[in-house]
Formats: sequence, structure tokens, C-alpha cells
Amino acid sequence: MNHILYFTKQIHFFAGKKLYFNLIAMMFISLLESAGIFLVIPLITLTGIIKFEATGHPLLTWLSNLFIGIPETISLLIILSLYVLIIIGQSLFQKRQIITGARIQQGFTRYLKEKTYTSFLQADWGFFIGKRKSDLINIMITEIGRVSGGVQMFLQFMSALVFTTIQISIAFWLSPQMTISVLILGISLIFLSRSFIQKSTKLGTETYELSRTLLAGITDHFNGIKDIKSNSLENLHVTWFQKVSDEVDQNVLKIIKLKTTSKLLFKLVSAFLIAIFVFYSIKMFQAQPAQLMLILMIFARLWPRFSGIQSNLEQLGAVVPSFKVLLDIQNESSLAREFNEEVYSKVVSTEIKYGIESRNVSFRYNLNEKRYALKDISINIPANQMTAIVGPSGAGKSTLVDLLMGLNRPEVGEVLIDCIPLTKENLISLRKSVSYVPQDPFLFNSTLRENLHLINPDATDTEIWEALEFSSAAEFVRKLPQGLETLIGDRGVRLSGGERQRIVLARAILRRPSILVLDEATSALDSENEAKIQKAIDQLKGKMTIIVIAHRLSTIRNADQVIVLDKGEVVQSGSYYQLAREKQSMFSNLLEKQTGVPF
Ligand SMILES: Nc1ncnc2c1ncn2[C@@H]1O[C@H](COP(=O)(O)OP(=O)(O)OP(=O)(O)O)[C@@H](O)[C@H]1O
Repeated sequence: MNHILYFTKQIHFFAGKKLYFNLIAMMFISLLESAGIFLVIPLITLTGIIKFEATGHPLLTWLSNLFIGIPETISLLIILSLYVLIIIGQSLFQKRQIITGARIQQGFTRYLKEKTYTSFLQADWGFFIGKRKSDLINIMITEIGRVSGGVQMFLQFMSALVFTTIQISIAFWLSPQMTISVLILGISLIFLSRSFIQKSTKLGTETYELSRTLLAGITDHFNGIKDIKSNSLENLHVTWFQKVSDEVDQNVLKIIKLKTTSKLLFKLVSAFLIAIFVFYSIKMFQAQPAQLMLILMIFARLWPRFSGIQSNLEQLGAVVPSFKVLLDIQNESSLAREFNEEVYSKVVSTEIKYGIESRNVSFRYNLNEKRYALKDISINIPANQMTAIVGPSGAGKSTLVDLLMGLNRPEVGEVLIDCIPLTKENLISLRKSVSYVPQDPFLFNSTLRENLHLINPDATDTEIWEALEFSSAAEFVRKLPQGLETLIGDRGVRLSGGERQRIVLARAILRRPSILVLDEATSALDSENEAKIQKAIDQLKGKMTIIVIAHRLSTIRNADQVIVLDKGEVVQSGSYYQLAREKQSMFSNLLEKQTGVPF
């Protein structure tokens, strides 16, 4: 319930007065509908079958006497015209109300999406580690829609409650005993149907789980489609898809069965109760036709309200899991928030003067596990020099670089930028000074030019070609039929691995960063292109701080400093040649493996 109230507050915050006008409009429409019903009384009186004065009720007597003295045909025409007018008014009003309601709901869905998306993007790296991207997509695409629909349902439910209260008051005025009896019956029925609401919530959780499993699976399969095709795994994945689809079908069927069963039970019990009620009214209390008519009118108006409330509660129960999931992820991402838009746009990049230092840094990905990815790391990366980080796979190289860029935060120790501890305040400024080139570079599905402009929208064509020359990409880009306007496909699939790396390197340089981080950035290049880039990077020495993670040790010969990591610890550091001379060390071991020459 708290989750629902939280999002109801949000819609109140979002839509303000419009929301209340819309709710009042909903109630007004229901009131018009009731007014139409009351026209039945003078209509029946005209037929002379029932005399409502017999009930002794002032409103009914007034209504039945309304047309006394007026010729029957004219009375009939007036009543029927009034009825048609009420229906026309109600329909026109309803049309407007539905459009306004849809606008509010649409706007609210967008508001929720933007809020959630922004909070995802502003969350720190730790928020994303260990989270399935498809879960976040599922929340954005499916769960937010359910929440928005749920809030709308809740508001309708509230307005229905208010309107039901008004109707109960009118009914109570017409006949207190009868209304109390109907109320007792209705409330006990809703109370008895609690188990349906619980089952509905359980099925809602199942729906959520299935929807995320399905999206995660499909995303994985399409991401790995090359593996699937080349290893003939298509059937395996089709079987998986069929299995999950079966479960989805079962879930939908269970929901329909639950709804129809509760509706059926409600109807049967209602019919049974109404029959007993009418029987007792006629036989025990000798109810007259007018009173009987009254009983039927009250039942006809009030009973559907109770069944409406019951089915509303059931539907709300089904979306409660989505409310919970969205609220939890919003809380989690706002706790992990790194910056806000206002601060981000104001902060400018920084020029590193002295260097980046990590002081006694330890880091674990999972605080519940004993294993540290980095243990007591103390290193200094001098400004405008080239530092290489090497070590066997899993040694912690990428983790260390992530810490130096402020993506991960140390559990113990601190990172200092120019002797100032890295905090939330100077983090953005550091990030804006960094250009990072990963091993598997990411390119957007647009043109080469747009991908390059992404990092520096003001870059001129001359600057773009300079950057492409630097990364040895100019030649192949020139040969493309559409040059910079070439569409490079999803994640840049229309380029080879080496071409992608060179484009991303050009993009990194275009930013004119103060710190250039290359994480295995030339691993997909042939030796000719790698040598060219090596030369270009060497020329950057003294102009920017360069951090290189490299497996191929030949590429770091000119590094000013080499840091050797093993099992999360620094085991050696110094210049390339100094380390190469240290016999029986991790570095000489790595060299030996690569060159085949014992050191
Ligand atoms: N997201 C993560 N969640 C949990 N553990 C992780 C995560 N990323 C890395 N690790 C663990 O941290 C340790 C260091 O990983 P890291 O990626 O930093 O190594 P690396 O030296 O860069 O390896 P490689 O050369 O293979 O890229 C490894 O034991 C790895 O299993």
C-alpha cells in the first residue's frame, strides 16, 4: 500500500489541479448516470402500475407527483427528452474526461520514465556492476507502464469510493434498513474475497519475473547471435524460448481464471443473496410493489459498485509487485547518485599538474565475500607521463583503472588528484578530463561523424581528420563510399574490430583530454597499425597523462613507469628495462611467455 501511496503522491506532484478536476469530472459523470435512473420513478408513476407515495418517502413522492396535471403524452416526452439530454451531456463530458485522463496518464508515464532514466544515468558505476542491463530495460519499458496504469486505477478506485459513499448516503436516505443490509452483504463479500487479492499479487510477481526472464534471455541471445549461429545453437535457444513462452501463457491463463472465478463467485453469491433478500422483503415484511421497486433500484445501483471495488482491488494487487520494483530501483539509483544535471553542466575539466595517487587502496566487488580485487595499492601516476599497468588476467588492472577514474570507490584508502582526495565534488571535473578507450569499444548506431561529434560537438572537420590521422584511421575512412557519413551499424558492427578501435581512439583524442586511458585499446590491431599508433601515442607523452593497460608488453617499452599487478597487489614497479632485468619476477615471467626467451 505504501508503494501505491508513494506513486499517487508523485502523480499529484506531477499533474496538480488537473488531476482533481479529472477526478471530480469522473464523479460528476457517475452522478449524471444516477440522475438518469431517478427518472424511472415519474416514468413508472405515469404507467399507474406503482404508486410511490405508498412508500411515504418525500423524495419519491415529489418525483412521482412531478407531472401531475400535465397531459400524459407531454409528461412522457419531457421525461424521455430529459433522459436523452442527460445521456448526451454525460457522453460528451465523459469523452473530454477520458482524453484529459489519458493526457495525465501519458504525461505521468513519461515523467516516471524520464525520472527513472535520469536517475539510472546519474548513478555511479557500482550501481551497474552485477545488474542485468535487460532488467533495467524491462523496468523502463514494461514495469513503468504497469505502475502508471496502476496509479490511474488507484485514482479511479478512490473516486469510485467517494461516489459510492454519496450513493450510499442517498440510498440510506431512501431506506436505511435496506441500505445497511446491502452494505453488510457487500462488505462481507469484499472481505471474503481477500484471498483473490492475495493470489492476484502472487500472480503479479510471477508476471514480473517472467517478463524480465524473457527480456534478459532474448537480449542475451541477440547479443551472442554470432556464437549461436557459428556453434549451431539455434534449436537450443528456440527450445528455451518455447519453454518461457509456455510459462507466460500459463501465467496469463491463471490470471484470467482467477478473474473469472472471482467474478463468477461474486455473481452467484450476489444472485443468491438478492433472491433471499427479495423473498424476505415480500414474504416476511409484505413489501409493496413501490418498496420492491426501491429495493431493486438500490441493489441495481449499489451492487455493481461493490463488485467494481472488488475487481479494482484485485487488479491493484496484480500491479503491486511492479510498484515495489520501481520504488526499490529508484531508491537504489538515487542512493548511488553521482551528480545532478545542474552541477554537471557547470563543472569544467581539470588540468592535472602533479599526478594521480592511490594511497593504501583496497577494494572488493562484493562486501559479503572475503576476496579483494585490490589489496593495499599505493601507486603514483605522474602527470604528463605514460604509466603502463600489466599483469596476468584477473590481476586487477581494469579494477585499478576504474578506481583511478573514480568509477569504483575504495573500501579502504583513498585516491588523490593533485594531492586532493577524490570526492563527489571533484569527481565530475576528473571525469571530464579523461578519455577512456576500452578493449571492446562502443560505437552508436549512427554515422561516423555523429560518433566522433559525440565527445566534442564543436570539433571542426580539420580537427576530426587530424584525430583520424593520429589513430591511423584516416586512410580507411577516406576509402569508405560515404566517408564520415557512413552508417556503422549496431555497436559499429559494420567495421572490423581494429577499425572500431581506431575510430574510438580518434574520438578519445578529439576531446583533447588531460588523461588518456587505454585499456587494451590496440589489442585488435595488426602489427603495422599498432606500430603507427604506438608512435602517435609516444608523441603525446609530455602533453597528457597516459595510462595504458597492455597484455602485449612490446607496446609499453617506452612507458615512463610500469606497474605490475598480481592477485590484486602491486608486485613490481619501475621502468620497462629496469623490470626486465629483475630475474625470476612476475614481469620477466610475462616477458618470457610472450617472447619465448628466458629472462
Ligand atoms: N563486476 C565484477 N563483479 C565481481 N567481480 C569482478 C567484477 N569485475 C572483475 N571482478 C573480479 O575482480 C578481479 C580483477 O578483475 P579485473 O577485470 O580488474 O582484472 P584484469 O587484470 O583487468 O583482467 P583481464 O586482463 O583479464 O582484463 C577478478 O578476479 C575478477 O573476477
